[in-house]
Amino acid sequence: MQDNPLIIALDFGSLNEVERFLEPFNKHNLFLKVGMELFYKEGPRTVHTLKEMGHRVFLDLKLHDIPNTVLSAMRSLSSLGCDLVTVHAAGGRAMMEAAMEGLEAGTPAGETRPACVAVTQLTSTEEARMQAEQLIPVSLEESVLHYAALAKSAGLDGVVCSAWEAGKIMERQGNGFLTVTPGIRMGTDSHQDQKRVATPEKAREAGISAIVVGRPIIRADKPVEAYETWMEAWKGATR
Ligand SMILES: O=C(O)c1cc(=O)[nH]c(=O)n1[C@@H]1O[C@H](COP(=O)(O)O)[C@@H](O)[C@H]1O
Repeated sequence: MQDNPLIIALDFGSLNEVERFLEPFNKHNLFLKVGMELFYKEGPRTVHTLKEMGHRVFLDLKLHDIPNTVLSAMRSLSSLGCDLVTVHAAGGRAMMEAAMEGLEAGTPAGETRPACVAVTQLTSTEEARMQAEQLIPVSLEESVLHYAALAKSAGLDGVVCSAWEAGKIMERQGNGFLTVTPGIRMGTDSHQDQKRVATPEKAREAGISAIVVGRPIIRADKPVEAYETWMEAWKGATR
């Protein structure tokens, strides 16, 4: 993730829709996120198709189960050839260690293990709700920082967080620890269900590893133009 990618969230219901969306992008090498909706419908062939087109793939299934189940699931996922996968940090240290063990075990010889990042607090969560519904008495920032430390201690490569917490995470866990941030919106975009939102410029200033953008690009009238505008805003003059 040295190149600070903008990852497009392919939140579509079928591979046909994805192929239609990608058609006009023929000049671009993209980093694409496959989430639950698409993977549950179309399965592993989604990853194979996108990899054959030359794109990088973030397979975002947010695993959260007992360690043994997560270990086996990650062994299966790492054999698909994706570049990045997710777990929920709330699954705990033993579960995250099991995820890493499964990923190592399932990566074919001579290939690179997918990077693994832990979701801290979803970007659709705000502090009052976290405290009331998850009975976490500390601030949201403290909860995110705690989960980031736990993920690092379990050997993960980074976390999913909002742009608001990313700076402090890197301060504590080092710049090599990945910060992947959804909830990115331009000034005039609707926030929809996102709560901890930042602009691409703020994300860049925070030194974030990668941003994830879905609806503002995939629902745009002209997706390629939208992507190029987003890339300009994200990369700025310095990257
Ligand atoms: O793991 C994720 O990617 C994720 C974590 C999180 O805290 N918030 C979040 O929005 N996401 C994903 O990032 C994407 C954001 O999409 P938009 O809100 O449409 O830009 C969706 O595919 C979400 O599943």
